[in-house]
Amino acid sequence: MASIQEPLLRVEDLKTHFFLDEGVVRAVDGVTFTVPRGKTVCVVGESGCGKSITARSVLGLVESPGRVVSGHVWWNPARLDAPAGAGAPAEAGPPAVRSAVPSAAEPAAGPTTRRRRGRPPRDDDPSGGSGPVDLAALDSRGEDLRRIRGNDISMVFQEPMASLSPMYTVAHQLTQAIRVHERADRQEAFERGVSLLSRVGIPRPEQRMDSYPFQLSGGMCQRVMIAIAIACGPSLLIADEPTTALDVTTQARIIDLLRDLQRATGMSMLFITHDLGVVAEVADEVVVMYLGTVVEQGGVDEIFHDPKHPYTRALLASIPTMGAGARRRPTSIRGQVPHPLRRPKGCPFHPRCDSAIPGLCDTVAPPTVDLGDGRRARCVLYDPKLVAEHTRPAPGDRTSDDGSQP
Ligand SMILES: Nc1ncnc2c1ncn2[C@@H]1O[C@H](COP(=O)(O)OP(=O)(O)OP(=O)(O)O)[C@@H](O)[C@H]1O
Repeated sequence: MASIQEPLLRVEDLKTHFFLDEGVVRAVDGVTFTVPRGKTVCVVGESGCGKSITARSVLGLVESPGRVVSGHVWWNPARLDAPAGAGAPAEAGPPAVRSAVPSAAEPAAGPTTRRRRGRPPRDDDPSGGSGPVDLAALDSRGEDLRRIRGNDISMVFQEPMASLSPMYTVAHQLTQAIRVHERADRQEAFERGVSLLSRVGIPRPEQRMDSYPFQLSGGMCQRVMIAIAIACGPSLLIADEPTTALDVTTQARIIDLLRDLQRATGMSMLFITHDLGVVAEVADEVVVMYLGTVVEQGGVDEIFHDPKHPYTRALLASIPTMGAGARRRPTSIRGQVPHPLRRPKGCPFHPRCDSAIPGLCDTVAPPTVDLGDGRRARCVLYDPKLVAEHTRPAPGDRTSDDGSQP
């Protein structure tokens, strides 16, 4: 990912596990990526690879029996990296911000234990509320995280009908959201609600304010949800499959709307999707996930034109290409995503990988290799030393002149 851009959110070695009677599901297992200011990062992968749980972990919305077990979710991490004299605190390390990772002397927090707090942004905060905060260290039900959720980060979910209450009118739900964030009397909040509905492209917004969700189409409901999400003027909008439940034409309109809003407001987006067509439309940067891990990340053009990881290649090969010159038939990825409790040893993708090296990929956890220009791939193929070590004939092995094994 482009390191020169100012980061707004940095997810660092995040692990979120579900503790079931049958075993532990490592839904998110050491995920690291950055969302730069004003940019859209798409998290993509097949169903069950951990996209939604990553998004929910950022906002402390993971429900029991799941919990963030370690890692960081830095909000405004730039200040952590800023050189002395550039506004960074003088001490080394993440100052005034405490980690979510338990020290050796401190037992890991259990599901019901209150986790330690990072520094919340406050009105009297000298950084103006923009200092680094480890969201993963905040109490998920506490006021500090709620405040960041309400003011700085918003989320739009997959099912707009399910996200809106069927019991209340659009006006009620929208004005409530507005009045949580700003001091406004009923009339002011109503007017602001109308203007937000108009902004998200809802025709006759004043009339729509009186509608109940069941009187609106899926696309309209999603627009209302987006209006609620942007009511606080968030710096980051997390959109979890916001178009999956909609028909293709409505999907395209919602995508256009989100892009327009982003252009107009400068907000960042963390966009969760399994749809590579959507990724191509909205992403600046792409994070490809498989079984709870990031297998590849980089700029959208590089990922689409020069995919490095065999999983990314397989994902791209599985989508139909359009256009006059398109001759290639899409090929589906061989096999299925393994059951989360039966995770393959070594690289989790190796049973489905055409490039897997027997004896290596099925035994060794792949390293994440920095490929330059912000690109990373988690695959042994980019670690020639590791490949050479495992493919070198053992002493005593005899090889004939033509290179074949006896
Ligand atoms: N409440 C839960 N209890 C147990 N396991 C869960 C729970 N929620 C999610 N998981 C597991 O966590 C893993 C990641 O799920 P997640 O919803 O993040 O996948 P996803 O990539 O978003 O898939 P989809 O596109 O289908 O939503 C899956 O194996 C899932 O079964």
